[in-house]
Amino acid sequence: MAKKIGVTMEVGNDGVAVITISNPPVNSLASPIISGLKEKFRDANQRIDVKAIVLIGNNGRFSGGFDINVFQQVHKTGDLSLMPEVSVELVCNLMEDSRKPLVAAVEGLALGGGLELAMACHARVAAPKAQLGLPELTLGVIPGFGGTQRLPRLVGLAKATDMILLSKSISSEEGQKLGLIDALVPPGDVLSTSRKWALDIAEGRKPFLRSLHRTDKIGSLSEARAILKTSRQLAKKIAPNMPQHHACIEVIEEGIIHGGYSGVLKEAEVFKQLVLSDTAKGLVHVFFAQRATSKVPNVTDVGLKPRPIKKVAVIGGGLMGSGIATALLLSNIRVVLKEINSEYLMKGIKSVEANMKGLVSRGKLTQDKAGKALSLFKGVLDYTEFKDVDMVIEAVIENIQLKQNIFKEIEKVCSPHCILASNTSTIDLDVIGEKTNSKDRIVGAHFFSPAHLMPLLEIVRSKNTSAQVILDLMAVGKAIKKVPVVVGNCIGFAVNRTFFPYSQAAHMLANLGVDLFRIDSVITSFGLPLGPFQLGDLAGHGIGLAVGPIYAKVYGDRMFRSPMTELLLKSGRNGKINGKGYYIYEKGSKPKPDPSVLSVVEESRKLTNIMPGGKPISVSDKEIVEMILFPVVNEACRVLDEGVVIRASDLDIASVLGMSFPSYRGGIVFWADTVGPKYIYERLKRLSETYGSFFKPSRYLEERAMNGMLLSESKSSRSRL
Ligand SMILES: CCCCC[C@H](O)CC(=O)SCCNC(=O)CCNC(=O)[C@H](O)C(C)(C)COP(=O)(O)OP(=O)(O)OC[C@H]1O[C@@H](n2cnc3c(N)ncnc32)[C@H](O)[C@@H]1OP(=O)(O)O
Repeated sequence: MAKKIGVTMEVGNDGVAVITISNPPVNSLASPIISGLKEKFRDANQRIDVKAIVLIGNNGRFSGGFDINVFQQVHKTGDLSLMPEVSVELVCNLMEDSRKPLVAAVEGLALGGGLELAMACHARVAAPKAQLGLPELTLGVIPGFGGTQRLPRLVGLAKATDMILLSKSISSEEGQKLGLIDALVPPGDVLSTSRKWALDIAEGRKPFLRSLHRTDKIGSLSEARAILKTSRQLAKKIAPNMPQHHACIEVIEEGIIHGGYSGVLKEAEVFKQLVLSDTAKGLVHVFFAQRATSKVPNVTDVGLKPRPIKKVAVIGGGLMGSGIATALLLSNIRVVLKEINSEYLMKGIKSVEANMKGLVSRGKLTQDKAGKALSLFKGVLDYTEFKDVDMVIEAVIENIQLKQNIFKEIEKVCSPHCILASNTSTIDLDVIGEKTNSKDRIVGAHFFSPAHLMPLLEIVRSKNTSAQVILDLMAVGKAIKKVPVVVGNCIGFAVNRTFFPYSQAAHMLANLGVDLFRIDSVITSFGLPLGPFQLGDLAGHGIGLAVGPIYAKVYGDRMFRSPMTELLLKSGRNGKINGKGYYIYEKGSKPKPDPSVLSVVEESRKLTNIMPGGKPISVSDKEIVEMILFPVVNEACRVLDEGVVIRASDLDIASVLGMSFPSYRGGIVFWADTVGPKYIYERLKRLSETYGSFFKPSRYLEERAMNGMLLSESKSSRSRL
C-alpha cells in the first residue's frame, strides 16, 4: 500500500486550524511536507475564520526531523538547491512571526527539524514520554531550522549546548521542567489542550511568546562566554576530528552576541558548508547503513514472524558468557547460566552481579532495575533447566571438540524448537554442529566484549541455518539493544576476519623498526579509539596466540608471522589482564607506555630480521595509516567478494560497531571508497613488491581498481547468504 504523504489543514468551529504532518513512519520533513507546510501556514494566516493554529504529527509522532534522504541526494549530486529554504521563510516568517498564535501538539517524538518547528510555535503541549532532541551533530551537520538559537533561549545556554553537542534527547517530562514544554497532558488530551491553549493566546489569556525574541534564559555576555568556553573544551574532547561541534558553538555565539535572527542567518550559511563535508557524508551513510542491516533477503521479506524468546541458557560464565547473560537480563529475558563446577559458576554469577553494579554506579541503571534483572537469573551445574529454554548460547573457550560435545548434548536435552547458538569468534559453525542432527537451528551469536556494552551482534548463518532461526535471533538482538548484522560462515566471520591484518600489519611495522607507541598514536589520531598494540593488550596476548593457528590454516598465504606475542608472554606480559603488556596498567591511572618492552621488540626484530640493511625504515604518519589499514581494506574486499556480508554497508556498520572504526569516516568500505580503490591498489602493489605477499592486492580490489569501480558497488560474485 502506498504511504500517504502530505500536510492537511482542518479548521474547526472554534476557529482553530489543525495542520497535520503525514509522512510515515516518522513524519520526516521531506520536500512535499515542507512545501505543504508553507502552503497551509500561508493559508491559515490569510483566512479570516482562523483565529489560531495547532501543528501536529500524524499517528502519534510529531516529527523525526528533516528528511535525511535529501542529505544523501545532496552528497550524490553536490546540488545544494535540493535543500529547500526553510529557516527564514517558513520557520521565522510564516510560523514564529505569524500574527495568529501557533501551538505544537507533541506526541511520540520531536527530533531535529521536528523539534525546531515545535520551538518556532508560541507554546508546546506534549504527551508524557515524548522524545525531544536535536541530534543533527550525529549526522555531521548542525540544526538548520533555527534550533541553535531557539533551544538556548528556551532551556538556557548550558543545557542547550549539552543537548546539542552530545545529541542528547530528553523526555517531555524533563522538557517541562526546563521550560521547553508548556503543558504535559495525557495522550488523549494533547490535541484538545493545544486547541484551547492556542485560543487562550489569541484571546490574551496566555502570553504570546516568540522563542527567538526571548533573552530571559541566556544570562549575561560574560556568563554566556564562560559556558561556551566549557563547550569548546568538551567539543575538543569528544569530537577532535569533526568540524560540526566547533561550528555549532560559533553559530550559537553569533546569536548571543548579535541577536537570534543574525544567528539564524549564520546557521543557514554554516549548515550548507557542513552538509557537504566528508564527515556528514560518512555519518549519513552510517545512519542508513545501520537501518539497512534489518533487511535480510529471504529472512525478513518472506512473511515470517519472530517467535518469542523468554528464557535463554548461557553455557560458560567467563567474560563473554557473563556479559551475554547481563545483556539478556537487562531486557527482562530469563537466563540460566551453566558452568562445569561450583567455583566457576560462582565466578560467573559474581561477574554478572559486578556488571550490574558497574551500570548502577555509572548511573546507567537504577538499583531497582538491577534487582529486578537479577531476579530473573539462575546458575546451574546440569542441563535440567534446559528443557524449556527457547535458546542456548554457548560461550566456552575456542576448543572445537569441546564445542562439538556441548552441541551434541544440548541437542538431546533441549526442545526441538530451541535455537542452538554459539558465541564462537573463529570456529566454523558447520564443524561445531557436525555431530548433531539439528544443523538448521545452529547459528552463530557473536558478541563483542564487553558483551553487555558493545552494540554489535554478528549473527552467523551457516548454509543450513533456517530463516526462522535467523529472524528469531535478530529479534532477540534488537530486544537487547544490539545492532544485529547477519553474515556468512567463514573463519573469523566478517569483523574479526576483516581486521585480522590490523595487528599483523602493526607487528610488521614494529619489526621493520617503527616505534610501536608512535604506531598506536598515529592510529588513534586517525580516529580508532585504540591502536593495534593497545588493542592487543586489552584483549590479552594469550588469545592472539590461541587463534593465530586457526587463521594461519586458512589465510596463511597472507599472514605475517611475528614472534613478538610469544616473546611478550614469555616475559610475563599478558596485557591489561595482568597489568603489563606494551603498556603498564595501574589502577586509577591511564595506561603508560612501558619503555622496558623495547627489549622484547628488539629481540623480535633480531629474529624476523626484516629491516632493510638492518636499519629501521623511515615512514610518514600517512604511510603508517596506509600500511595498517590498507591490508584491512584488502581483506574487506575478500569478504565482499565471497559474499560473507549481504551488502558492503553491512561491513561498514560491523566495523564501526564491532571495531570502533570512526563512524565519521563511514566505516571501512566507505572510507576506502573515499580514498579511492585505485590508489589503495597501487599502494598495496608497491608495498607487496617491497615487503611481500602480506600486502598483495586481492582479486576483487584489483578488478575494481582496473574498472574504475567503487568497492561498495554491488556486484558480488558469490554469496554465502
Ligand atoms: C535545509 C535543511 C535543514 C535541515 C535542518 C534540520 O535541523 C536537520 C534535521 O532535522 S536532520 C534529522 C534529525 N533527525 C534525526 O536525526 C532523527 C533520525 N531518526 C531516528 O533517530 C530514529 O529513526 C527515530 C528515533 C526517529 C525512530 O526510531 P525507530 O527505531 O522507531 O525507527 P527507525 O530508526 O528504524 O526508522 C524507521 C524508518 O524511518 C526512517 N527515518 C527515521 N528518521 C528519518 C529522517 N529524519 N529522515 C528520513 N528517514 C527517516 C529510517 O530510515 C527508517 O527507514 P526504513 O526504510 O529503514 O524503514
